[in-house]
Amino acid sequence: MLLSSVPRHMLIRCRRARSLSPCRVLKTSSGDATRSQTLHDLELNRNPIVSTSRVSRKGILSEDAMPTNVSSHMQYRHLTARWITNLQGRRNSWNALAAGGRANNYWEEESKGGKSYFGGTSAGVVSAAALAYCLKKDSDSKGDQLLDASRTNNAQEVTRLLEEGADPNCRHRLGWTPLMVATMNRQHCAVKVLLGAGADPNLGDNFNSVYDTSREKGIHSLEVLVMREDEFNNRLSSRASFRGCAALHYAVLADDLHCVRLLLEAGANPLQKNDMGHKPVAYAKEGELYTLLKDWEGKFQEAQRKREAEERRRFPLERRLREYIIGQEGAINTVASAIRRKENGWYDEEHPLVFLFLGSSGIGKTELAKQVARYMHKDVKKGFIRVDMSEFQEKHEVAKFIGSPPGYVGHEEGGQLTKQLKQCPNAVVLFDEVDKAHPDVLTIMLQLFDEGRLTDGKGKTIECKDAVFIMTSNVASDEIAQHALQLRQEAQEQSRRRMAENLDEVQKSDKITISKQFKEDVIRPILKRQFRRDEFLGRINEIVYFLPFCYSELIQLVSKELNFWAKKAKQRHNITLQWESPVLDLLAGGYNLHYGARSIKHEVERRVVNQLAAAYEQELLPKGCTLRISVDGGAESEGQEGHGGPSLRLDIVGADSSSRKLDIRPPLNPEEMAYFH
Ligand SMILES: Nc1ncnc2c1ncn2[C@@H]1O[C@H](COP(=O)(O)OP(=O)(O)OP(=O)(O)O)[C@@H](O)[C@H]1O
Repeated sequence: MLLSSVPRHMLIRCRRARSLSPCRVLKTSSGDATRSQTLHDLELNRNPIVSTSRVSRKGILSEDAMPTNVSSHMQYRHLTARWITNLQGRRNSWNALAAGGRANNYWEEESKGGKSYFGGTSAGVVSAAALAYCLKKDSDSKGDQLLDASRTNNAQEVTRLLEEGADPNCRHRLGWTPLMVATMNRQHCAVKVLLGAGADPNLGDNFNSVYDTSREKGIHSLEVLVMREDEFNNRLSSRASFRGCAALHYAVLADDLHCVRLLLEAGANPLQKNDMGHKPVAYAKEGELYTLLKDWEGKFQEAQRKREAEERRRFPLERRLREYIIGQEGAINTVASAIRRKENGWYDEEHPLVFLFLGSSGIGKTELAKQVARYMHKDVKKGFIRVDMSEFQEKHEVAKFIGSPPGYVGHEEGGQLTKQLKQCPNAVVLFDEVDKAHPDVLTIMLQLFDEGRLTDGKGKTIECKDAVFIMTSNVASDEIAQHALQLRQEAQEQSRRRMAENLDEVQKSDKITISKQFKEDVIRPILKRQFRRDEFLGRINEIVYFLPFCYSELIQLVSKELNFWAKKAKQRHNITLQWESPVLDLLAGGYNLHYGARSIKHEVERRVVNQLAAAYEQELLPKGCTLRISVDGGAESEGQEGHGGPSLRLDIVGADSSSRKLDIRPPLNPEEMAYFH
């Protein structure tokens, strides 16, 4: 009955011809397999991208997008029941809304006066509104209105909404932005207004394929499909993934030269790849649009190169690395100089860059490699490959490295290194504990360093001349440490004096350089013995020495660690943590040459964090309190830390600066955890 009061055009809209409208789904589920197959074929063919796109044929719309063992008939059949339940749910909420309206006398005729508040027409309007509400539950926010106006090229409405504070970069709940909608629908006026209001042309779509988005969001796939077709565009395939597509990808898919120009002029990046790894040009047909994109790619690359060079001048790599790495000045300078040579074209492009990082455990070898990768690949995960060479100690494990040849177990899996290098041939590759690798693995690495390419078990060659290879080893670490300690003895004395005077000067102190003679007379023979071949050592561009931390660096490491926990205390428990400088001294005393910075981390956890956790458990820490850590030399503190020497105590500091010592009850036996001592 209520349906009869819904205006006809609303119903038509709801039921308009769509591949998977409710009626159609119900029909296909009736068992007519031929018809559902036809629907499937239609689905593939009706999309213009199928016939025009250069890439989509191969990738986006490959048959893989749909599980081959499930026919569309079966799929729709499976969806039908859920669709009906969904529809029923919508009807119910619509009825409830209508009933609510009735209860409030919004459209009931007034029996007494014989007058109608709204009459039949009004009831129809409200019912229609209810239906629209049920179908587009979230459409009343400014963002949704903006998305809608962008799709329909209502520039006036777009302007009004933006002026009223709508975010030009807002997203539909399935992931796209107003600019993407406008470009895909060739709505030039809306595109101009949005770009003028600061819409970012380089944002990527969060929408995956219909089925994947449905899974991710927990929404019925038909609902996702309907939303994508209604609220984005109905010309795109439901099977293809669009994640990472920027407005420029959509403008190219829409074959809209004018819009492509608008976007490029507004700063759209023609080199930006979507999650399938395709740049916009990959979707362009040969012709003017293709040439335009190619031209802009060149221009953009040049501008990007200039920007990066400028950035490097302003904020050199050494400075960036020092933000994360304490000390290790020599290592930072050596690595940064080599990277600079590479970035500026002053290197042998036939060979990749190869480093050997030497030094004891926990002093920043891995950390430096990670930071180099982060610098070169801007946080991209694929840009850092880590291979633990202790997994390749046996001859037969070579196969794990590059993949087994045909006919051998694991041939299909591919090799650990080759698989990852294929994904990012210019990655920073860390070969951890290279001295543990079998000589046959070293032979493969030599080929890799020498030729800048690697052939995997399947016979496929990966060119990786642009990669950076970093090997780490603890070989000769004792000799390096002893030598450094010797050189440092005097400098340390000086540093201690400076520390007492001025903490700020810590960073500049204690610079020592490993002598050339030591490298030639001591280190080289050890390396030769270990790797047994001169040509392997000859292919290493730089041997980088990591030295044990000096006193001032230890103080910085302790500060860094305490700051880390202070931040956590604030974030998790709203507790402010303060400490006095003797605390740094005491904790730095926990340094163990064999464990490096890890021993400092452990010392802070053992002596500070354990106490904090116990105090918290015993409910001694009021919310929002300030805690001060200080050194307590008194014998009464022995019970807490059990050293007999100076220990750390925790005081609660009041608003009037008064303090009260926390009485943390045992059991707290740090000795049990003191495996570093
Ligand atoms: N120089 C340093 N500056 C700041 N943090 C450091 C430094 N050295 C080590 N660390 C920290 O100590 C931990 C271990 O460091 P890293 O993994 O770099 O050690 P490593 O030298 O590679 O040792 P290993 O040979 O045992 O792998 C990391 O959490 C790292 O952040």
